[in-house]
Amino acid sequence: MNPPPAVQATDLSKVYGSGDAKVVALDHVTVQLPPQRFTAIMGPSGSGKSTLMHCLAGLDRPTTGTVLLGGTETSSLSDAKLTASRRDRVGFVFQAFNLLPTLTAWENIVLPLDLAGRRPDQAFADAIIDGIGLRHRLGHRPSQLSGGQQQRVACARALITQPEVVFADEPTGALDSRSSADVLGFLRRSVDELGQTVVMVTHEPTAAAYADRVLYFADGRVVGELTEPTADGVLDQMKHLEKVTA
Ligand SMILES: Nc1ncnc2c1ncn2[C@@H]1O[C@H](COP(=O)(O)OP(=O)(O)OP(=O)(O)O)[C@@H](O)[C@H]1O
Repeated sequence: MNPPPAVQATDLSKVYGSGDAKVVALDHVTVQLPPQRFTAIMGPSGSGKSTLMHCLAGLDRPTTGTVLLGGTETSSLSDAKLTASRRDRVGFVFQAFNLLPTLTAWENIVLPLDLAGRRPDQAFADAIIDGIGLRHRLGHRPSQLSGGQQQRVACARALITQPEVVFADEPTGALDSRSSADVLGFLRRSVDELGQTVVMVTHEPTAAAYADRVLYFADGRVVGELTEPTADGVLDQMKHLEKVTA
C-alpha cells in the first residue's frame, strides 16, 4: 500500500480580483505529493506555480478546495493555527536566500528551532551540517559566504526542524551552475539519505532532473508529468507541452 501523501490538494482554485481584473491563478488543481520524494513543478511564467506552492505551504489560502498537510486540513485552520502549522510542519527555501545578516550560519540554521523553543536533534543536525559541507564556516556571517554557500545554509535552515515538506521556490535562480549543483545535490541527498520531502519550483531542466517527478503547469492547471526525469526528457516534454497548450 502507498503511504499517505505528505501534502495533497483537492480541487484547489485560487482567484484574484474580480470583473475585468479577475485572474484564475489555480483552476481546480488536484495533486498528491508523496513523502520522501523530490517533486519539481515547472511551467511558463504566470502559470500558477508559486500560487500552488503558497497554498500548499499555508502561506496563502485557496479560494476553494482543500489542502491536507501531513493529514491535517490546513485550508480551514484559523490564522493562528495556520501560522503554527507553517512553523512546525514546513520549511522554505527562496531564490534570494533570506538569511539574517547579523546571525552566523549556525545561528541562521537553528533559528526555526529557537523560535519554536526546541533543541536540535544532534544526530540530525550533524547529518545536515555534513550534508551542506560547511562545518568550517558555521561561525561566518552570510556576507562572508558565497551565494551558493548561503543557499546551502538556507536549505539547512529549512530542514533542521525535520518538516513534513520543504518548499523551494526557484532555489537556484540566482546561482551559477556549479553552486546550483551543490544546492540541488544536497536537496537530493536530504530525500535519499534523510528521508525528507522536497517540492521545488524551477524553470531549469537541469534542476528538474534532480527530482523524482516533474509536474507541468499551464494556465493554473496540471497539464503533464514526467517520472525519473532527465534534463533532455524535461526539455522535450516542455517543448511538446508548449505546442499543445499554445
Ligand atoms: N496577489 C495577486 N494579485 C493578483 N494577481 C496575482 C497575485 N499573485 C499572482 N497573481 C496572478 O496569478 C497568476 C499566477 O501567478 P504565479 O505567481 O502563481 O505564477 P508562476 O507560475 O509562479 O509565475 P513565475 O514563474 O513568473 O513566478 C498570474 O497571472 C499572476 O499575475
